[in-house]
Amino acid sequence: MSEVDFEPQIQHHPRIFFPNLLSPHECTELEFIHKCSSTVGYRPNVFSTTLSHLIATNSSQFIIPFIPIRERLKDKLEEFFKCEFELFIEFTGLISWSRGASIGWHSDDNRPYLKQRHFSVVCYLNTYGKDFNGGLFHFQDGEPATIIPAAGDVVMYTADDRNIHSVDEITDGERLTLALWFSRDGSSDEDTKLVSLLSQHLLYKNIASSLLPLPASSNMYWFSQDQASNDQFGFNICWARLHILGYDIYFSQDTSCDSDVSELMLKPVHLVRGAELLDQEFANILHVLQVVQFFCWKESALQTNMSNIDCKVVKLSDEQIAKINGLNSVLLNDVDLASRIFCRRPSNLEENGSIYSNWTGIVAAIAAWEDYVLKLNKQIHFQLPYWRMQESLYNVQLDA
Ligand SMILES: O=C(O)CCC(=O)C(=O)O
Ligand SMILES: [Fe+2]
Repeated sequence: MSEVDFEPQIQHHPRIFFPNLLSPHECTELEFIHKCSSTVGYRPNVFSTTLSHLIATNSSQFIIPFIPIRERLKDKLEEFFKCEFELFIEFTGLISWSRGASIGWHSDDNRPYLKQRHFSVVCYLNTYGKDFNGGLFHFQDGEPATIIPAAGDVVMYTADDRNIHSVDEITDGERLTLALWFSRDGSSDEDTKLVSLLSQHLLYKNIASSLLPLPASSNMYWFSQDQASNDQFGFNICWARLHILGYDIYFSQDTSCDSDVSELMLKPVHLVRGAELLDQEFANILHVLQVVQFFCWKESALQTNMSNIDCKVVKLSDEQIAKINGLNSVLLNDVDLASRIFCRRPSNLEENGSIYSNWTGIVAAIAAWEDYVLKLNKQIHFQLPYWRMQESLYNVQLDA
């Protein structure tokens, strides 16, 4: 689909479609952030990552990649709808829909508490037919009638009933979007709240001490088919994401299956694959998840130049394996459900059979992840004083 001139119908159905507004790198970077940060979402089989959640879990640096994208989207939206300098971002979030998720006909301002939403922007971060099936977007009236999600494409529309839309049920895979709502009302500006949260979280931290993520309360990561009923059958999202990629978790400290899950999530862990344990301690499950997802994101780049990487791997005892299985039976007690929700698609490297040592890749990823978060962290510490002055998140340009 190309950028089409919808001028004749613009009053009836004010909307615009932009192909390739986000680069492939931007899409995969946001996918990485979501896969190591998401919590259970607001609808069945939906997961979300909000900017305030990133701050609350000591991962504020992951806000940096959103900044230029938000600015570009706001510029395009204001230009197209001729409301330059009039809009505020009310919400920014990464949202993934797994098998079974769908939404019927609705407008995005259809509740009294959503009336401040004036414009919707949906950025597709992955692709129909490749990453998931189902999940087509339809407008009830007008053109384009259907949008087939493809990574990088963006649709913008007014949030009112001139743009009633729906999304078909996802039948397989994970459909990922970056969703934003914009408001004309300055009191709904999420930046004011985000700057205040960032100030509280970052003010007393130095750059190096704030690299490690801190998990939120464990119920935010507990997925069950019937979310409302506090179902015991389901899984912890972090455990499940690692398990789907072929990894398990081992607690070096004394822990039992009866331990409180929120406490467990704060404990140091080792990464396990099959009967092998990597002799490197991670601060907690979120830390290890960030490294493993970073490895998945950068897989091919990390495979080069790894011959001199030293990694110590230990063979697990039967007792240790039993301990891992015991915890899995609590935290991942519905493995089939986890596989249906986070189905894994083989990476290019595995398809080509060229992945020669998984552990060396992971060890390379530990150092590369640290460089990456340190770089983002420096940027956020540099920009925050400017953001505080403007009460707005923006790309601070250094004068030459
Ligand atoms: O993901 C999409 O394509 C649209 C989602 C949607 O309609 C909503 O969240 O209100
Ligand atoms: Fe919607």
